Order: sequence, then C-alpha cells, then structure tokens
Amino acid sequence: MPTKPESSVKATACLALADGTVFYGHGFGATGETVAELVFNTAMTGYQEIMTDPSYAGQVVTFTFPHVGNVGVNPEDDETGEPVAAGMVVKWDPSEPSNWRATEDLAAWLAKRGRIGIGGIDTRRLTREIRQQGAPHVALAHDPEGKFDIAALVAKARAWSGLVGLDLAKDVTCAQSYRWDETRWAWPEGYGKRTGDGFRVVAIDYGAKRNILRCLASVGCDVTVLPATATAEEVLAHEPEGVFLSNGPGDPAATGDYAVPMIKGVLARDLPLFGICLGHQMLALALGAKTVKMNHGHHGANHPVKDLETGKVEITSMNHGFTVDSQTLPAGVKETHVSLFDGSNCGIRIADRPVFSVQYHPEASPGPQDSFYLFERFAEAMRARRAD
Ligand SMILES: NC(=O)CC[C@H](N)C(=O)O
Repeated sequence: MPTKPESSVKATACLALADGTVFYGHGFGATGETVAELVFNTAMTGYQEIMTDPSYAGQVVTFTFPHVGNVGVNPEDDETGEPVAAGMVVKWDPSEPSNWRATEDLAAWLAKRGRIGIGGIDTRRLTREIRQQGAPHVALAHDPEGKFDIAALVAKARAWSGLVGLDLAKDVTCAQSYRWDETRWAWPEGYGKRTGDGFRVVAIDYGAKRNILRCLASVGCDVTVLPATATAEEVLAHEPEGVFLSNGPGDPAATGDYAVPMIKGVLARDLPLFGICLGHQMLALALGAKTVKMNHGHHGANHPVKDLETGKVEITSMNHGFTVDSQTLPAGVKETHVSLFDGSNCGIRIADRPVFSVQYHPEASPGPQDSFYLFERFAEAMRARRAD
C-alpha cells in the first residue's frame, strides 16, 4: 500500500516497488526516473566506493546506515570513473559534508553524474521488505514539483525484466586495454606508483574496482587490463605469468557465454589464476559448476567468512546477488571458504594448482587486512613458477 511521506516536507521523490508498495521521500542528485533491482547494503562507511562499484550496475542501493553523505565525496575514492549504481535510498537527507578530504557534496556529485537519491525513507521497513520478498524490481523517480504517476511507475517496475540472464559486464568493461601501476593508499603519501620489473599479470575487466588493481600492483604485479570479451589467444599473447578475473555486475551465467571459453583456454596452460566475485563465479562456471540467484544477496562490510583450510574467520566486504552452488562443484575443485551467515560458497580452488577465487572483496578491507593474503598468495604462486 502507498505510504504517506514521513515528514511534513513535500515529497519530491518516490520509490515504487513492483508489488505496488510506494515510499515517498525527498529527492537529491539528478531528477528523472530509473528502473532497477533494489538491494540493501549494511556498510557503515564507503558510500562513495559503493556507488562507484561497477558491480552495482542495474541496482538501486538502500543504505541501512542512516548517515550517508556526511563526509562528502572526493576524487580519490571512486572505484571507477562514474557512479554505476542506478540510485540510492537513505534514511536522512544528506547533510553538509564535514571531512578534510571532501571536495564536493554528495547531492551535487550525484546530480552531475545523472544518479537519483531519495532521503527520508524508513530504510528499516524497506530492508525488511527486501528480505521478505527478495530483491524487488523498482522505479525511482525524482521531481522537484512532486508530480508522480504512481500507476505508471509501478507498471515500469513490473515490466522490467530483471538481472537474471542479463550480461552487464560488457557495458561497464573498458573499451581498450591499459596498464595499471598505482599502488594502495598509505598515510601520508596517498597512492603510490609501482616501479621495476614485476609479474606480468593480465586482469580481465568485467567491471573492475580500482582498489583491486592497486592491490595487485602493491604485491608486485605489472598489470595489463583487458576488456571483458578478450579471448584466450588475446590474453595469452601478453605472455602472462598470472591471470586475474575481476568483479562485475549482472548474471554470471550470461557473461559466461564469452568468459567461460576464454577461461578454459587459459586453464589449459598451467598459469596461476585468481578471481574475485564475478571472477569467482566465472571460474566456477568454467570448471563446470552452476550459479544461482540469491533471495536478496550479500551487500555489506561485516560478513564473516570461514577459511575451511585454516579454520580462521575473516571479516569481509560483500556485494553479490548470485552465488556458486557448492553442490555442483566437480571433483578436484575444493570449496575453501564459506559464509558464516548462511553457509553459501565463498571460495574455491583447484586441488594442487594455483588456481583459486573468492566470492567476497579482499581489496575492500573491512577486516581491515584479513583477506589481503589472497593477493600475496597469487604473487607467491607466480614467484614459485619463476623459481621452477
Ligand atoms: N561484485 C560482483 O562481482 C558481483 C557479481 C554478480 N554480479 C553478483 O551479483 O553476484
């Protein structure tokens, strides 16, 4: 049922769910309309990184943490050039930013980039809806005049075909290959630059977050980034010592149409291979496993994951709505990590080969360094191969 605006301030934005539920609030950022899947993210920090994570293409993000926008935005924290999430839903309207790194406020930044925000929403109620009905299809509209055709918005949300079967990696990947040499941020220097001969690594960009590339550079990789549709021949032409498969948006099975043949071609060589999130799902598909859509997915920075080989628990950052069905993993492929929230698969590796991947984001540092060993493991595998 439609809800009333939560405050007496005029509603200038509304969020219509496909089931007819409507939330009214205050618009900020761009005006207009967008149709997407709605997910919730439980992270207390990192809204700029979340909005610019290419894996959120096709999704509007509800932030369960109420204070969003309070540290503004800055040019260093973008995970890619543009915000990629379709829009944002928050409890409190963004306040004036107060942070020494802020160069702009969130609303102006969103407006320039054509992304809609809605504030004044009961995000607890909305999050319960998402958990109960599964990530719903929604239409989000912002009109300073407050004129909304609710029936039309609900119809648009209903008509949207959703993420299943949708290959979005090809939309967010780079158009051309490029080199990456920036390393991780450190106080007081900021980001660094890699120098000297490193491991030749080809990173496939399905929607890569910049901090993943920085982590690779920080463990000594000379990274060449290739577009998502690169073939095995194109990858191998770079004579890589290791291949990396990035995160990315959309349905892994749809992206698998072109990614799986490439990965199979690379697996035929005995190269170290490391995948994160969509890259993990791609590796699993190439090995013959299946992926399935989750009810509402995992999106947050507080997800405990157990490393089944060491028994250690890592606090991880997650952002996925599909999962590898561990029951479908073939013989010779080990499940290495599981979620302690729901037991879902969080990592695999090929027995006796340096080929491994994780569902979570080791570059996102909520632990804060719990999962960095995965980058070191990849570098170590390339070092061992050189020594052979
Ligand atoms: N962060 C990611 O790479 C997400 C992978 C995939 N699009 C999913 O939703 O599961």
